Amino acid sequence: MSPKPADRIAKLRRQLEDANYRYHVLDDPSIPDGEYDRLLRELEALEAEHPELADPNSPSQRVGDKPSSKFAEVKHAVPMLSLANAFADEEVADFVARISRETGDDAPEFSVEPKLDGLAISLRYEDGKFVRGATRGDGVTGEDVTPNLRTVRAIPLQLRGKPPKVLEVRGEVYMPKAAFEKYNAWAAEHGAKTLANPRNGAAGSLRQLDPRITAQRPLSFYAYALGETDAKLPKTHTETLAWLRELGLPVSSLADAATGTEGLLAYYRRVGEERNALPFDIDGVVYKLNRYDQQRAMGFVSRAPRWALAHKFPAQEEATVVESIEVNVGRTGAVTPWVQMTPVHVGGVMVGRATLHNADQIARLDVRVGDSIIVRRAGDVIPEVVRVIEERRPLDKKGKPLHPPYALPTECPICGSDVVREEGEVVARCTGGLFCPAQRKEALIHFSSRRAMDIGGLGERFVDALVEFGYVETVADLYKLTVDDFLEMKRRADERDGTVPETVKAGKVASKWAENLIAGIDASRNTTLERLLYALGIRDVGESTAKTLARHFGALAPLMAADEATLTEVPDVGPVVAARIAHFFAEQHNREVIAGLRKNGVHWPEGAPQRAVDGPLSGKTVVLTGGLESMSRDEAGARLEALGAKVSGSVSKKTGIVIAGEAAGSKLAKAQELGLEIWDEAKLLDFLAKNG
Ligand SMILES: NC(=O)c1ccc[n+]([C@@H]2O[C@H](COP(=O)([O-])OP(=O)(O)OC[C@H]3O[C@@H](n4cnc5c(N)ncnc54)[C@H](O)[C@@H]3O)[C@@H](O)[C@H]2O)c1
Ligand SMILES: [Zn+2]
Repeated sequence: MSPKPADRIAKLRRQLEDANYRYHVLDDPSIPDGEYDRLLRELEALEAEHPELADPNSPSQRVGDKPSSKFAEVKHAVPMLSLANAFADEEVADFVARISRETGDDAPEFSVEPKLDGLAISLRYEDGKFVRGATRGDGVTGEDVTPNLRTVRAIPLQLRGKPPKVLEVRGEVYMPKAAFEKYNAWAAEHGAKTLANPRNGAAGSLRQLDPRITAQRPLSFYAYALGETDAKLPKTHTETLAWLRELGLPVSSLADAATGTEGLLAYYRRVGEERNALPFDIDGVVYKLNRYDQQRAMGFVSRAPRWALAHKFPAQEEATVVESIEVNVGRTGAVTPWVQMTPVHVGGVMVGRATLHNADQIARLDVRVGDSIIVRRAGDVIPEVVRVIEERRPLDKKGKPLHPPYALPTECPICGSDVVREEGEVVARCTGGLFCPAQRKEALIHFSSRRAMDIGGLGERFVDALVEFGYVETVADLYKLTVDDFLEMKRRADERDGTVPETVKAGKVASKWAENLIAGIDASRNTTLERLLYALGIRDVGESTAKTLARHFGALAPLMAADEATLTEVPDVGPVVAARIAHFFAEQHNREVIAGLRKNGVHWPEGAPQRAVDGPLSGKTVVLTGGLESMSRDEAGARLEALGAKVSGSVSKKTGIVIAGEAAGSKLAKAQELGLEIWDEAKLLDFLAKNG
């Protein structure tokens, strides 16, 4: 039975008040915004159904929370309100329809802006000078945080142009994503408390008693509204934003104008697509009726203007419960922990799994079975566990956690081999190599992928079945398969998965796909050494290293015989990679696989080692120094070598070209001294593009 409305309302009000306090006063929310928004909507709906239970002190009627007594109070001459919000397109259409009806304008124009996820503040300028800044507080009374705001570089201390006598500017202080990530990486390393999200980072940093702490956290600011002023105002909000820009205040370049529901929704979609690429967090867009006379006609309700609407994006963080903690074993044996959780709608889709990355991350988060967690999914990024909601950890009768801390398994769950974590490595690995079926499947998928052996049609499901039913143990076995093997394998896979097609039930055998697959496997026999090397899946041997190795050795036998020292002579191969390559070829079963491939007809042209390439840079020595933005130095080196250059580590009179990236130091200085030819990254890219 559902509770009585009065009880439910009371409970929701308590929960929301508590959440408000933690969010607005302590800057330490316990629940994700999505959950807060749902609770608030439920309360609003119940209150609308039961007007007799209305209360002016209800969280539905109020903005933010009382200012903290840590700071002096500031009374806002013009209150700082909240915004009505919408999630669905229909709510936007209703909003526009209401405005059209009440203003008589059937195509009302709006200022459309990003909804920055930070903290609202009010800046007061007198005769162009910044004199005071305050937080929103409860909308009527805010906190004086003037010294802290002075440390925010985006906030001008002196306005430009012709400022009025009094000007209050409202806007959002926010923490750029990069600054947030940098801070959290630092905090994790130094055992300090990490910030829950950039919004709380901004609020927590700004509301510090010691402005020196604020100064260390790179905050920024965008202006989006006016408070008290004696200036003669333009007729529209868009014009006001342009004027604020002229006065030297930062206004988001995403701000625009749009007309009618269609225009608003188009803006919502456009900004939504850009959301993840923006350097700051936004949680939606804001529509504001553009003409001030129309705004006045629409007026206000208790906590928000009726002429504005916040159209929210799907929440990127949600709360859910850990059902179990599992591990995945990847192609190289990497053991990656992840949680199976009660599925939850986040970032616009339902997700049931989230990654825990590695053992360090588990230790840091202390995630346990049964825990309530916050998961985050931004864009196409794999959902991840952000933190545990500790208050909700299940306890036993004695008040102790019901479940112990989680530890990674010491044995591979797939093959039973030892799981080890190499000295200095973050990742733990199964040592089962090609014996581990998990690695076998991944090895097969990688081997047959387009840039490796390019066997079309051999998707994950077939690889799975081939391994599961024992048709192949290593990649060499692929070349022994027949059409009949494939047909039988598919029949078994269909039976196992309950996906037997009607045609097959009717006794028909479709064999064309199997013939095509065999033809694909057949064609892949004729390959190149670099493809083969890449396809073998040696750790850290990507396409570019495979290519360099192939060129440097010309043939497989000398490469297999090379020791670590010889391998380090190869451009682009450092000691770690050299050790991995040597180790791979020293392993007996890997040699057997290669022999098996050869025996089954896989072949490639071999030739003399190509150590100096003929190309536009032949005979030139090139030195790379400093950091490049678009590629690693190794990669740049490999590409230059492919054009004939000899890449060297030191600058001398004989050096042909010095390529100087970001923060290039003594080598650049020496090159300048010697009067050598010096390229920057742009020039390099241009050259590679013309000759690549
Ligand atoms: N997780 C929690 O426990 C918890 C608790 C309380 C509130 N919240 C979250 O806080 C929000 C509610 O707080 P709210 O009352 O500040 O409402 P709001 O954040 O939804 O909307 C109002 C605010 O939007 C901001 N804003 C950003 N860009 C703007 C623009 N271009 N023009 C105007 N305003 C702009 C301003 O700071 C303004 O105060 C919700 O998102 C809610 O989920 C979460
Ligand atoms: Zn294993």
